Amino acid sequence: MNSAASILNNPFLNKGTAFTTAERQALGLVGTLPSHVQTLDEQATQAYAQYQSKANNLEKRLFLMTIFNENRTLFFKLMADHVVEFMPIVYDPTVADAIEEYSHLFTDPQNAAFISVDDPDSIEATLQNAADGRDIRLVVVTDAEGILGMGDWGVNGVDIAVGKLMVYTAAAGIDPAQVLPVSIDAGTNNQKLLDDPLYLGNHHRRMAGDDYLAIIDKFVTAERKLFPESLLHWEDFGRGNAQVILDKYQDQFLTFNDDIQGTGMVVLAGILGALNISHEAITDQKFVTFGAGTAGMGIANQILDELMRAGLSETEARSHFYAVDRQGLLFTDTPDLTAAQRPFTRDRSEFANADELTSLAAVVQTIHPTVLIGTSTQPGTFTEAIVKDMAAHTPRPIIFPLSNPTKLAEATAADLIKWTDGQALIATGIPAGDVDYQGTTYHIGQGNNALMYPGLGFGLIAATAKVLNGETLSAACHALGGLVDASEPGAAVLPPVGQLTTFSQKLAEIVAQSVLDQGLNKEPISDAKQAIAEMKWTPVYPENN
Ligand SMILES: NC(=O)c1ccc[n+]([C@@H]2O[C@H](COP(=O)([O-])OP(=O)(O)OC[C@H]3O[C@@H](n4cnc5c(N)ncnc54)[C@H](O)[C@@H]3O)[C@@H](O)[C@H]2O)c1
Ligand SMILES: O=C(O)C[C@H](O)C(=O)O
Ligand SMILES: [Mn+2]
Repeated sequence: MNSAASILNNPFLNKGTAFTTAERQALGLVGTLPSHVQTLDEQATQAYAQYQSKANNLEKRLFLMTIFNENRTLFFKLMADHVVEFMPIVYDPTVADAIEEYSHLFTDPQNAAFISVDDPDSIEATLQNAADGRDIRLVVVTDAEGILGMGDWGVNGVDIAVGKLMVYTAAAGIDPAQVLPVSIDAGTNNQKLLDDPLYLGNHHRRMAGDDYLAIIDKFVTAERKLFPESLLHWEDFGRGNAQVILDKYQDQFLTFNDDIQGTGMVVLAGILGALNISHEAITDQKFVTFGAGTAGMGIANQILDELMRAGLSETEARSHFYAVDRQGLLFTDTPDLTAAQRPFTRDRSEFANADELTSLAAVVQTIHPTVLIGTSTQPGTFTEAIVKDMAAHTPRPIIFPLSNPTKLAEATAADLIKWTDGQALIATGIPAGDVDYQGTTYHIGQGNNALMYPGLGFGLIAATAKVLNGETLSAACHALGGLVDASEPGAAVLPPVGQLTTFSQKLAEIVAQSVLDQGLNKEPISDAKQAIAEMKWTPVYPENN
């Protein structure tokens, strides 16, 4: 039998003051808690009052994390009751502050697995120890080379894996005991961390190249061996590794890159939502992706897939894209192109002024895009002049400044509404409040992969999918359609975070059905909805431990 301490210190078992008198007797907890027994609702009310007394968002987050560390059920009960309020606290943008301060604020490893490249022989033991016998179905792994748009944060980046998993549970209902956050500490090139004696990661520069990929392979082998039923989710890897890793493994087992595929999905869903409002066709759009990195090219590929499904040839579909990075518009002869950028380059001969297309302003002026996506990490780059120029050539410009966190956004929703006289169809990476402009209230969709990956992942896991393919991704992108009343003035292009659980459920069902329709399920499953319902976890205490 467990000792009292091992129960009270186990966040997957602990109920704190909600252990009933009978449970206290049965579990050897008599006298280890104050005598009054509380309900989960009472605990949640008390905790929420404390939460509200905290001075700022980081303090609020730290308070919620103590509850997370002690009692997962109570944490997710609170999250279920206050999802709109808590999302920006446990996830983007406050998670960014927590990552920057991680080593200084550290109090608890949060049941994550900490893999060190300096100890490759311990990878399997690391995963096994962190899982501690739990039936892991979902792993979020980061090496933190590209945390949001903030660059390299070494072991501190583990918080993004923890945060993504919180959203999975809150949105879709994966059992928090079935998830595992993983940090691969490959070192860091962040000099500030290397110079900081309190930094908790390896104090050396990042391992790269074949040695690094061999460690990744070792991790993958151990992960598949220990958790063969799991979905392996990659988060915030560097531009040079993210696509390489996805390409290597995506046909072998159930795996997903959130920055490439999750972002591609939410942007396509947002564009479909915008076109629903403007009544335009996707095949008539011209797309400028500003910041042609992991997310930017993931987005381009997901839209390309959609254009081809709409009947365009690949060549014709590619002609709708203009990829812009530091160098300006990317041409076939631009130096230092990435493998993902190359197929989206343009020929210089297409433009009389090709040599001048070195800035976003020049590209917008020449091309007259109808869709402008920002994944550049460069704040304020969607300037008033650029946005007005775009709006002068298209009635309903679709503009998604997606760089996170808040301080890196290419523009604010309020400015975009003002500069386009209310015509822009907008989604932002971080949550944005309503914008009141000339008598209309504009709701702003959150163009964040958090709208998509929980439902997608849960559907894949519940359906026991062998792999994730383009067919399922496409089905998921269309799943959010019809949730927003497009005829309402100021309608958002994506459904609100307040409906996260509802649309994650719908998304999961559509994804699971797509898996079954393609015969990609490992286990015999006949009813997608039932499989989802059976797997779904809700934050209530089980009657007995
Ligand atoms: N909202 C979302 O769901 C979501 C999802 C993924 C990424 N993002 C955000 O997108 C941004 C990029 O993330 P990523 O993973 O693609 O990073 P990345 O490093 O792979 O890509 C960033 C790209 O921007 C380019 N860039 C840098 N400075 C530039 C400049 N001055 N002009 C043009 N391009 C420039 C870089 O060269 C690089 O190609 C981050 O801020 C991240 O938070 C948002
Ligand atoms: O983490 C987020 O908020 C979204 C995205 O995955 C990012 O890297 O910015
Ligand atoms: Mn990310």
